[in-house]
Amino acid sequence: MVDNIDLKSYAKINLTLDVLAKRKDGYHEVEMIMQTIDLSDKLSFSKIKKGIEIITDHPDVPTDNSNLIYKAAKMLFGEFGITEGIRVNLTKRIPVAAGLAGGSSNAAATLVAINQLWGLNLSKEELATRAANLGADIPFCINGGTQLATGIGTELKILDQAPEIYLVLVNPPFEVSTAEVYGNLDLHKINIHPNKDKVLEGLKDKRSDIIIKWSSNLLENVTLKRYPDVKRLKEKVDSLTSKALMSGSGPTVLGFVRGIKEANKVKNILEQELDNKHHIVVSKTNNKGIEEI
Ligand SMILES: C[C@@](CO)(OP(=O)(O)O)[C@H](O)COP(=O)(O)OP(=O)(O)OC[C@H]1O[C@@H](n2ccc(N)nc2=O)[C@H](O)[C@@H]1O
Ligand SMILES: Nc1ncnc2c1ncn2[C@@H]1O[C@H](COP(=O)(O)OP(=O)(O)O)[C@@H](O)[C@H]1O
Repeated sequence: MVDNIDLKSYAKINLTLDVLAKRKDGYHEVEMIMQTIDLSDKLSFSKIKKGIEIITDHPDVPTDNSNLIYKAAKMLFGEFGITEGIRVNLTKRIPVAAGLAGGSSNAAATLVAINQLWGLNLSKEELATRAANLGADIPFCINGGTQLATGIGTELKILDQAPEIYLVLVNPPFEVSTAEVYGNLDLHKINIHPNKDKVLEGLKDKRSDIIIKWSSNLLENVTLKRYPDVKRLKEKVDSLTSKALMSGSGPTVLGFVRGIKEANKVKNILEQELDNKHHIVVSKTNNKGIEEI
């Protein structure tokens, strides 16, 4: 059995994000079409004698037991009585607390790595069941691609693969808490919900124009109101691209574009018009889950 493994974990966007109801436990029933994109973190895992050590190049990522990597490792070590340890070297490229599921995808990679390094022989479904105990977005990250997420986001159905769609991601220089956004959502005040069936049709017919036209995120109702900077950013990105959309609970805004040329052009304009604390990345949809490098 090998002692080291290097994995890539991909960011996600929400092509649609609908919230149907608030549950008694404070969580919300959602309906989301989730999509991985070509923006990834690199994680190098190695067995060590004991402990869970996290090393990262990103100053905002905690390296203690609040890191989702730590939580994922601790959970599997406990369940399977593993007494050795693990060192994880995280190269962070996915913006943090951005609505792009960076931490969730790192946790998914950790489950995959430990399964492989210690020969636990868990199937992807068995890993996803365990992932749901750590965070709502983590099960999706295991298989990635295009999936419909229901329940609190952990019940998944693999959908027709999205066509290649280019986008420009703009992450402003502040974080938005997912719990705060859900906590400030008043469903009684919302009467327009995303039409996921139209996006499903677009996926079936590989029509990126239809997918883009009907893409929609209900949480914009909360985040754009509470953070006027995100509203202004969305308007700016919208004026330069086919359409702008917020990812997850925000604050990242993405603009759909027709191809790599237009993407780079829009990126250049935004780099000139926004201050350099904004993180601007050209990306595209992909069909990748956790992947060995
Ligand atoms: C909004 C979404 C859309 O993909 O993503 P992000 O913006 O975080 O990337 C997800 O629903 C977020 O998933 P994730 O960030 O994994 O959520 P968790 O860690 O499980 O929960 C953080 C907090 O968000 C709230 N929460 C989360 C999921 C859900 N279905 N209902 C909720 O009310 C709860 O208050 C919870 O305490
Ligand atoms: N491995 C990790 N990478 C990034 N953030 C992490 C990680 N583990 C825990 N966190 C914490 O989780 C929070 C949410 O991060 P992240 O998953 O990047 O965003 P989001 O939930 O918006 O998609 C951050 O505030 C960060 O401090």
